[in-house]
Amino acid sequence: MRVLLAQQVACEKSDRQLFSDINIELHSGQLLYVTGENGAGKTSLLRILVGLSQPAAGYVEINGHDCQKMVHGASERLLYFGHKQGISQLLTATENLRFWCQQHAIDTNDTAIHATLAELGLTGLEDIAVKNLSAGQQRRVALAKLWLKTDANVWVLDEPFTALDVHLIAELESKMAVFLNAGGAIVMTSHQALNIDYPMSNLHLEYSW
Ligand SMILES: Nc1ncnc2c1ncn2[C@@H]1O[C@H](COP(=O)(O)OP(=O)(O)OP(=O)(O)O)[C@@H](O)[C@H]1O
Repeated sequence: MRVLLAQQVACEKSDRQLFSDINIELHSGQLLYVTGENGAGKTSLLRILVGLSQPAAGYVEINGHDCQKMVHGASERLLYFGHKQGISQLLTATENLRFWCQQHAIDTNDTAIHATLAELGLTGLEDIAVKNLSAGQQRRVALAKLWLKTDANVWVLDEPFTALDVHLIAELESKMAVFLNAGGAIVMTSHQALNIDYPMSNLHLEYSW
């Protein structure tokens, strides 16, 4: 099943063309790894793919929905994990995830949220304002979304390993492998090599000025 289609996508920022004629067709169980040096346009591309930015040209759909017409860039079965974590600094981990689950119509409760936070090594930190957690711990709170949204069929992950320790990187890699083997599709970018035993395709963006 095709989950993502991008046709002749172009992006411009401040009169600079970052990329053009990007074509992607991603099916269930496929992994696309987007690479490129700083400023090449990886985040810009991912934001276009999930409908958070408009392309200068081209067309994108996820699960058959035109991404430019999706409310707040969200398709029901899409999970976007961006650079900015979408986590309020003032709320606790539990409050953040409770609110996020409500927004995404995820049927859960604090017990399940606490269990997920425990899986992510955050036992005892559930009810502390996120601003008082370390950078890696804050990242873990945001990553809990991947654990909680079990009905997603496509993950778009922008540098998911940033600030994570080696233990959690390995855990996330194995979570990704399980997701792919179950038919999920992933588009991701990272500056570090991905250590999973799974076939992937690569889209390399060249930095151009
Ligand atoms: N809103 C914006 N207005 C103007 N320029 C922007 C905007 N967003 C991004 N850019 C520029 O677009 C270019 C690509 O940025 P982008 O964040 O997509 O790169 P990236 O490949 O993800 O980089 P990195 O590896 O550093 O995360 C950069 O030169 C950046 O300055």
